[in-house]
Amino acid sequence: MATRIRPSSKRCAVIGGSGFLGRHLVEKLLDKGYTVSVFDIRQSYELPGVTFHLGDLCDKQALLTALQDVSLVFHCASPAPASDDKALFQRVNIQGTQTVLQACTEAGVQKVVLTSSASVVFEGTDIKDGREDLPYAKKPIDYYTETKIEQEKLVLKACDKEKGLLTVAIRPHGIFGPRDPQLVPILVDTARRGKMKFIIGDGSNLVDFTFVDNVVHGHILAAESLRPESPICGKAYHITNDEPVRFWDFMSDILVGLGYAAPRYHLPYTLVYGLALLLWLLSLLLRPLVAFKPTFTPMRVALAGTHHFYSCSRAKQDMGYKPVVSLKDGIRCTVESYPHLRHGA
Ligand SMILES: NC(=O)C1=CN([C@@H]2O[C@H](COP(=O)(O)OP(=O)(O)OC[C@H]3O[C@@H](n4cnc5c(N)ncnc54)[C@H](OP(=O)(O)O)[C@@H]3O)[C@@H](O)[C@H]2O)C=CC1
Ligand SMILES: CC(C)CCC[C@@H](C)[C@H]1CC[C@H]2C3=C(CC[C@]12C)[C@@]1(C)CCC(=O)C[C@@H]1CC3
Repeated sequence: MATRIRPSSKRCAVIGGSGFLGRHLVEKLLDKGYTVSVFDIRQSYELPGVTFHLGDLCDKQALLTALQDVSLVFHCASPAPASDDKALFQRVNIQGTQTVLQACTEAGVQKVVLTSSASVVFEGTDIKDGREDLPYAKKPIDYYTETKIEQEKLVLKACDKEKGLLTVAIRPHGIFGPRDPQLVPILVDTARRGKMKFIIGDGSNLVDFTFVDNVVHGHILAAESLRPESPICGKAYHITNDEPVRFWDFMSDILVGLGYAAPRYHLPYTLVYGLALLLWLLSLLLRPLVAFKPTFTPMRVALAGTHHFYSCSRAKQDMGYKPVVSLKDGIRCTVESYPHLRHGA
């Protein structure tokens, strides 16, 4: 009788491994002795020991080639939230994730760790110390969030001990760190255009920003804890720095660290949110004639003017999670990594 040889548990694939989080994850996995395949729509770097498979995750055949002999899959690919393209989000985050799950089943993958987002419960109003049992947002703030919700549901539902596929979802929040293409570059661009003078609201709202190494640590802990008897099977976990910070203090620390002035003047939240909504509608109406992307989108204003911080006590309890880098050290390391974005550079 032919026996199927189980692939080594240290052989994994990172879907989205060319991206910001994906590359940090790949680097840590290599440090820890894993053999890594990257599946991504693009190749952004080369590293000894990493095999790249280029393709769209909606293409099952392309995925199957990359998943040969792989026992563990990290799925951290998504279109960027700023793209605001409903059809693209639906195709990649929903249909694409279904394809990833089918390919994993066919290829005999045993574990899938999804990068979800804490935003799946965020509706634009305050969340303080939110736990994983909060209901999914009924009115998600954008298409990105809407499809991240469906994606997480699909992955958690696919957890099936009988069939030998175990799944877990990691929900990070506000990831930052070296090579991040969003937070710091957008912030600096806004400052360079003279638009970072204002604080939206009274500036007291607390938010989670999570250093990328902590997010990576949470993913690897989840993968290594994922066994049939483990309580984490089919569940979602918040992974944060566990140090909520005032949104505007965090922005100011980054700006000042890079040589820019911190925002000082206050504007009422409802006024800015209303204006952002108006601009967004205008950009939609004018899209056939002129393409403009407002900096202060309703989503960004909501994130900048409300409390949104999450408890990671479930991750502490079930998988022994503890942040490995403090917020202060994470900010220092991030600021040092962007010499080209310094004021006057
Ligand atoms: N950044 C943050 O603050 C947070 C991020 N997350 C989640 O973390 C994950 C990683 O985010 P991040 O690293 O910031 O994002 P990136 O955009 O840096 O990385 C995502 C990668 O996936 C690729 N990709 C997109 N579409 C496809 C596709 N159809 N097939 C194959 N690859 C594809 C992207 O390519 P390309 O660049 O060409 O599109 C990119 O290389 C995402 O799932 C995101 O939702 C969750 C919470 C917070
Ligand atoms: C112009 C300023 C008011 C704001 C500049 C910083 C913002 C670009 C970022 C502040 C919070 C960030 C954030 C995300 C993207 C970048 C910010 C809006 C996410 C939407 C990324 C994807 C997620 O899953 C949730 C994140 C929440 C925080």
